Amino acid sequence: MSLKICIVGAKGRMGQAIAEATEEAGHTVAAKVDQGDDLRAGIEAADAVIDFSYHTVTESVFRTAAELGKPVVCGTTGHSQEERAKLLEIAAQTPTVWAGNFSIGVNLLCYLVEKAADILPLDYNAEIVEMHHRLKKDAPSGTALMLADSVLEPRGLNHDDLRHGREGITGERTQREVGMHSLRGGDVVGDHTVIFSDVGERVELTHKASSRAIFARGAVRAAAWSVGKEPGIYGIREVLGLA
Ligand SMILES: NC(=O)C1=CN([C@@H]2O[C@H](COP(=O)(O)OP(=O)(O)OC[C@H]3O[C@@H](n4cnc5c(N)ncnc54)[C@H](OP(=O)(O)O)[C@@H]3O)[C@@H](O)[C@H]2O)C=CC1
Ligand SMILES: O=C(O)C1=N[C@H](C(=O)O)C[C@H](O)C1
Repeated sequence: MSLKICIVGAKGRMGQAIAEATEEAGHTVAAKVDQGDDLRAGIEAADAVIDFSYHTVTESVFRTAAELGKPVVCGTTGHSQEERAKLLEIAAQTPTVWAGNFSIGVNLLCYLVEKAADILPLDYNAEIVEMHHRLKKDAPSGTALMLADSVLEPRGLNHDDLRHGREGITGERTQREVGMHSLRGGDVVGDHTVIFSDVGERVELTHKASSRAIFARGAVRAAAWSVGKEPGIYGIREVLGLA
């Protein structure tokens, strides 16, 4: 089925990649929304909306889509815990696919990290390292936070156990803490590594993205999947039939 898609953040790096992926999949870009454009008119003209813009924009996208009964795919990252809690309530009112990373490879990585975190005891200390281009506005990346959940949940840990960088007299590393480290520079599309280190050996699981097309294709596939679904919040695993 050919869909009409509204892209929010259309002039951005991802917005442009999504326009290409939309045409490639045989769908049509019905509206391109950027700062100062009419969001409601854009969403009204489409069967589904794909938002890759900025964290402060997500609330109005979710509210407008819910009011108009249109499905949403959201790839925007950088929301605070407070923003996220509020957004989850609004997102549940319409079919919403929300993920910090729409690539198949990263979602496989999350699965593998969950298994490793479960199999390896806490002696295998987990640290997460991500690197992105110098224009990225948020840290840690949304993907790093997905990977953090993949470590925390099987180990019975929570977000209070995340340790964002280290500086000064830090004391010895505790068993529970999960280190989060963000590198920025150049044109890196997105690298993520989860390291499990014990005395004598370490296991490293890595994904490297070299093209934004992988995220864009995943988002367009999620948009096609979302049309006609019951209101609710879905992840990429549901889209891929893995949940
Ligand atoms: N989930 C995933 O798979 C992926 C997620 N991302 C995330 O997607 C988001 C966008 O990334 P990227 O494309 O690189 O960033 P860019 O900065 O290139 O693009 C963001 C776009 O959003 C626009 N924008 C800002 N405010 C508004 C507004 N009020 N209404 C409509 N548009 C607005 C910006 O316009 P202006 O420049 O005028 O401010 C810009 O064109 C980030 O949060 C990033 O982390 C990125 C890749 C993959
Ligand atoms: O801003 C980016 O570029 C990316 N953002 C997403 C994130 O925050 O994880 C996904 C990808 O790594 C690229």
